Amino acid sequence: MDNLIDIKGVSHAYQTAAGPLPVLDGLNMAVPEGEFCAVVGPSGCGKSTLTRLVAGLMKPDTGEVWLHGELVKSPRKTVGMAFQNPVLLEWRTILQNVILPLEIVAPSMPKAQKEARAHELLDLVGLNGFANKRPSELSGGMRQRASLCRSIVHKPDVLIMDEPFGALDAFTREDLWQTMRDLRAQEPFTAVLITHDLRESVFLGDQVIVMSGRPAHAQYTLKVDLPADRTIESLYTPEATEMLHILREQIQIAQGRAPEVH
Ligand SMILES: Nc1ncnc2c1ncn2[C@@H]1O[C@H](COP(=O)(O)OP(=O)(O)OP(=O)(O)O)[C@@H](O)[C@H]1O
Repeated sequence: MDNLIDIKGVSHAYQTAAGPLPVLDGLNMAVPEGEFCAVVGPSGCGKSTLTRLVAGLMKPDTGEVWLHGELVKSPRKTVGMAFQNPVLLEWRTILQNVILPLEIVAPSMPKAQKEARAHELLDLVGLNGFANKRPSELSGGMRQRASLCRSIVHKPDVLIMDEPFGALDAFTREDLWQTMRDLRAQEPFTAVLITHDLRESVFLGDQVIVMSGRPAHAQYTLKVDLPADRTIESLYTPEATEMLHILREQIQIAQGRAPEVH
């Protein structure tokens, strides 16, 4: 399988008033086409910086970021992004919000076709019937579902998500994990998910990369050997429990703490 994302020896430091702040140091990471890569790591280790590099929103000091065989040098239209705060536009309906990326990426597409595409996705995430509502009329979980539709409506090469479920309560979050699993089955895409939730990383990831403390490199890669149609119950199997133990141990190492013995 070809790698859709290839990050090769990336190092980066931010210039701050107190001097350079090295954030990434020799980061290597590869995500094959169609794979879901979850990234976990200590707070402030550079996970969001990594998403900006993949989206072409900034360039690394050294090293290379490749996307679909092309060196990333500027912002990419073929990247979909979803964040913790969905930022839907209140003066637009949910349908009009979902269509937004198509207006930018495919301005000549007929309006009816854009709307049909948005309806298709809203159906998939269980939001049919809410297409003509305003964002404020929806719950937080529903807004995040709409935001997911918006981030993949233009069939991006890669979907980058930075803590998209972080603000949701635990049960809504589990619902969204399942929505994401079902979306992937219908609409295969390559994804990078930044998360602080180890269960989320195991439920959604094909691989989980643990970043070290700052300046960060890829400290550990876990292949998630669970079936693609995994359920929340899959997280309670001995295999998943073992994976969660390993990840927890790796996070403790990344935080510079001695791992607890299990
Ligand atoms: N534009 C910037 N200028 C200066 N420093 C920055 C900038 N962006 C981020 N930083 C710093 O770089 C470090 C890494 O930030 P980043 O947001 O990538 O980490 P993170 O792993 O996503 O953090 P968290 O887990 O807390 O969300 C932090 O110390 C942050 O304060």
